Amino acid sequence: MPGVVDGRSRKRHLPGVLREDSDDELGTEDLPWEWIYANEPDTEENNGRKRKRATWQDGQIIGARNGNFECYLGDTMLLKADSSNEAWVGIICEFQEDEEGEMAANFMWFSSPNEIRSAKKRTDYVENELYITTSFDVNALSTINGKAHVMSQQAFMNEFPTGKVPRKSKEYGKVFVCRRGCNTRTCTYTEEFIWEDIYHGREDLEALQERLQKETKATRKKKPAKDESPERDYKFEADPEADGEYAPGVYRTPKKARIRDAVTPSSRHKKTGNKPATPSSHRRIVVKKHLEFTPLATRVLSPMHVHASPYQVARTQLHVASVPTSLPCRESEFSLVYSHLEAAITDGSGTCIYISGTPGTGKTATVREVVSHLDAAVRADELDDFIFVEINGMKITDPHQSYALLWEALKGQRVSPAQALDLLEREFSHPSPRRVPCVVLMDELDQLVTKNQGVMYNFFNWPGLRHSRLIVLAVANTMDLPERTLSNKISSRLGLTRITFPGYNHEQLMRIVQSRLEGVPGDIVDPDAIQFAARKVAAVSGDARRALDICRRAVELAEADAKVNDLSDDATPNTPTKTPARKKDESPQKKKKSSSGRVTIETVRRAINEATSNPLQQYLRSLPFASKLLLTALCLRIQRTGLAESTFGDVLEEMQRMLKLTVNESRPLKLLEKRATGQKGEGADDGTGLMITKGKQTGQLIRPAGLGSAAVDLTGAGIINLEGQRPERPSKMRLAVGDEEVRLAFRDDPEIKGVGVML
Ligand SMILES: Nc1ncnc2c1ncn2[C@@H]1O[C@H](COP(=O)(O)OP(=O)(O)OP(=O)(O)O)[C@@H](O)[C@H]1O
Repeated sequence: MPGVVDGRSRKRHLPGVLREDSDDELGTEDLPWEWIYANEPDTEENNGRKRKRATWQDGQIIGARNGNFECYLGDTMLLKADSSNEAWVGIICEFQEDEEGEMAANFMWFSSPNEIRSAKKRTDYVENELYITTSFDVNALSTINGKAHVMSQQAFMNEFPTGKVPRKSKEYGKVFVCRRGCNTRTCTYTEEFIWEDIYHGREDLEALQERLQKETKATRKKKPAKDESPERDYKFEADPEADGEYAPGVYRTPKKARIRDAVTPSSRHKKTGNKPATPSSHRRIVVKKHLEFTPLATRVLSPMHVHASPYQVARTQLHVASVPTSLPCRESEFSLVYSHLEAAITDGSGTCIYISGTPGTGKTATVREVVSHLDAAVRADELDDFIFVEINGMKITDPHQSYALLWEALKGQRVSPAQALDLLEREFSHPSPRRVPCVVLMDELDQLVTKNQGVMYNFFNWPGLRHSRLIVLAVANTMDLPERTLSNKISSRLGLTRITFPGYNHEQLMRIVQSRLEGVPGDIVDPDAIQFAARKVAAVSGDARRALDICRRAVELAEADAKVNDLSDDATPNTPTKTPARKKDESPQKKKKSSSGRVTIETVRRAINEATSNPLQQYLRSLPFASKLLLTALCLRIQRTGLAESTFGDVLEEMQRMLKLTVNESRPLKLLEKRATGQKGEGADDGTGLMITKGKQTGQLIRPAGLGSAAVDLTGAGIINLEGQRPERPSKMRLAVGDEEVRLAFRDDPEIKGVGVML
């Protein structure tokens, strides 16, 4: 049976106990199981039982037999785990057929202390100790490996005075101590009990369940306070020195992220009694433990921050790598993602949420914020525990590594991608006791899309499997990536929940930048300057990252001005004076001095110019027309498909579409023709390497030529990656620079503007 390790002769390892397999009980032959019914003719084996258990009704399945091995309702069994080295212990509560029609039983599980992930787990456990839990699961009888013997500590010590079961004993690996019950989701325990007093067999099952329910907490979920909102009154501060340290495929927040009290909480921010959720300082892959947070009490201001100038503080807070205090303009998206995740974690169900939006619209930031809040809820005992793992398509070289990363997050084991896939398939399609929900953030999903779309399909499909408890948050730039890559039929079957993040308008970008500047002393940034930057960015993209970058650069420029000022005039104060506060009698020269050192519209203009005149921008602008056309077509292709990788042939087709559209829409085709032909007549080359011929009958442009050499040149310059030495139609092709760089460079290019609909 899939999902069950069938190696009966293999040695297994119980948590804390190395044990031989139970071949002695089940034998080495693979005999079929058969039911034992209550009205079965008396046999030597069941006779006594039948008489003792008068409550059994005729025809009821009371046990199962495998050769000479028999087990009955209420018996405590050893089971084989499918993927790990552990064996499980559970009490048979009911016999039944499972979903696949296999003979199975519903087990009430024991849990070993090792399996309890919560920070609140007890530390006073003894060797071989198990807790009886409130978790049930149906498992096939073929997973039964023998019988377990559970007893009180006293009984155990009487039988094994050394406190250990001798290795040579037949009981080795089969004897356990139980003195408490535990709800493993809420990590709450019952009072200590004597096992022999509370459990003798099947007739005590109900009372045992009642005791567990009464004495442990079933769920942690509490309704969040009404005024709870994603905006809170605390700030995070990334240590710039710690920047840039990333593990492949896995996002890592800056190493020494710290928190400090908000300096000026905005009037909208109401203080709630709740402890703020904070992003992890080492949130890499969290393997069976809590996201790691620095406790509030130990969060300190860095000495750098205390002595920092207003410019330094502003630069740090505007940095895209710093975790913002709040996410203005994303309140509804936050609530949507939060409520979906919270519900899935509480119900123990799987779900897949597909989040799309253009770059810099706060998708990743919002998801991380939600996860931080959920983790805080876990720690405040309001939510059941969960595992979180982040897989970033940009940071793994092969999409199949996602499988290995997920498996590592679930089990803490490193295996190859192929092994991981196999293990995950088994894990999610079979019941298992005590599975903690796992939240997976799949960022930059388009990068993970392989040729056969297997990786994306699996991650979308697994949440729907009954036993997976997998919650996938897939983040991509295009809305219809699933439909494009998986077909409409499959993607509608998957039942994804979709959330779209719209681009920010200039007012929203202003609020975002302003919120990042909250608490910066010295009033060094003109509100007009922020508005100017926000308008410029919103006109092109609605990308918060770009707005923040421009404003940060403007602060750097103002800081440099202030330094020059300081050198030329020692009397100039370190913190620049606010422009309107100038004295009336100041000379024009003085006026100039006091405004330099302050971020004004002019400073922002300089920052924007710089951003558009870096060497890459200059290079892109100076490219021959053929190269520009090819890059434009590649960008359009990426934009349309949402996939980073295309083939040379795909890009040529995209160009055809683009040029036809230009003709149909009477775009400045004249200019294009003129540029292509140099007005020397049809089909002439103007020296750019591009030749455009007209279709004889239609008069439409159908065959741009000279693009092969453009592709080779662009590859040589590191602007694109192209498979193979020479471009063939199937050669794979992708951008090696950001598409926004290309967009920015060609935005005002009169020729490209005519053909590139995106620009
Ligand atoms: N509403 C917001 N408030 C404050 N900062 C924001 C907001 N939205 C985005 N940002 C900041 O903008 C930057 C980009 O955001 P983020 O990475 O979340 O965007 P994204 O939509 O995931 O982009 P991409 O698709 O390129 O990955 C980050 O520094 C983030 O903190």
